Amino acid sequence: MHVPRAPERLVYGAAREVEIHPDRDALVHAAAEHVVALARAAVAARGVFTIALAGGATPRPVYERLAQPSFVGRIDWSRARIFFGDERCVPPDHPESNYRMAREALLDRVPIPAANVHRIAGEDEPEHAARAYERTLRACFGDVEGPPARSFDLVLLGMGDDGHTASLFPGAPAMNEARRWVVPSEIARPHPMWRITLTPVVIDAAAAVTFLVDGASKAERLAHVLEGRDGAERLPAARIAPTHGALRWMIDAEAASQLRGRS
Ligand SMILES: O=C1O[C@H](COP(=O)(O)O)[C@@H](O)[C@H](O)[C@H]1O
Repeated sequence: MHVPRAPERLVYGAAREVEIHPDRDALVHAAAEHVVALARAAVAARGVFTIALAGGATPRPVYERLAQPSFVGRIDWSRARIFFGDERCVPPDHPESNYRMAREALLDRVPIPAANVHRIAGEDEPEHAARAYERTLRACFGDVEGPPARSFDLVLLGMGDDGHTASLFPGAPAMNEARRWVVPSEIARPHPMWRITLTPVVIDAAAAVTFLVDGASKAERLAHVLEGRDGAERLPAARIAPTHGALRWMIDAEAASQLRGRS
C-alpha cells in the first residue's frame, strides 16, 4: 500500500501555492490524487469533468498512475472530456505527439468514449489546426469575445528548462494574445518545428491550473519563476495567472533545491 509522506508547502504571493514532494514517486501519486479529487468534485457539481492535459515527459507517469487498477475506477471516465494544452505539428502516431503519449499512458487504458477525447490535429496545417481547435473549445466553453467566463476544470501544465509552458515560449507573440484561445507557434530548438498551443486567454480562465515539475535540471529556472528572479517576468511559466481559479505548483525536492524561500 502506498503511504504518502506529507509535502512541504510554500505560498508565493497571494495565489501561488507550491507543494514540494520528497521524491518523484510521491509527486506522481499526489498529482494523480489531485486529478481524481478535481474530477470527482466537477462530476458531482456539474456532471462533467473537463481537463487539458500537458505533454512532454513529466506527466506521463501521472497518466500511467491514473490508469492503474487502484485509480481507474475512482473517476467516471464517461463524464470526462479530455483536451490538450499543446501539440507538436506531427501526425498522431508520431513519437513526438503529445496525443500519442497521453493515449499510450492513459486514454487507451481507461474506459473513456472516443468522442470524449478532443485532440489537436497536429497533422494539419498549423493555422487551420489552431482555428479548428479553438472552435472545439468554444463549443464547450461558450463562443464569446475574449476569455470565457470559465474554461477547464483543470489545466495541467509542465515547464521546460527555458521557462516555456504548453508551447508558449519566451518571447513568443502568443504570450501577448488578447483574443485568440489557440494559436500556432514556431520554435527553433531543439529543431525547427511548428506547434499549436492554448493561449493564456483560455488557460487563465480555468477553475484550476496545476504545474507538474520534477528533476534537478528544472531547479534553477523554477527558482527564477517562483521567486521572481533574473527576468522571470518574461518567462511564460511565470506569467500564467488564473483570473479566478487556483494556481498550484506540484514539484519534487530536486526541482525545489534552489528555492530560497524553503523553510
Ligand atoms: O514541449 C513540451 O514541453 C513542456 C515541458 O515538458 P517536460 O518534458 O519538460 O515535462 C510540456 O509541458 C509541453 O506540453 C510539451 O509540449
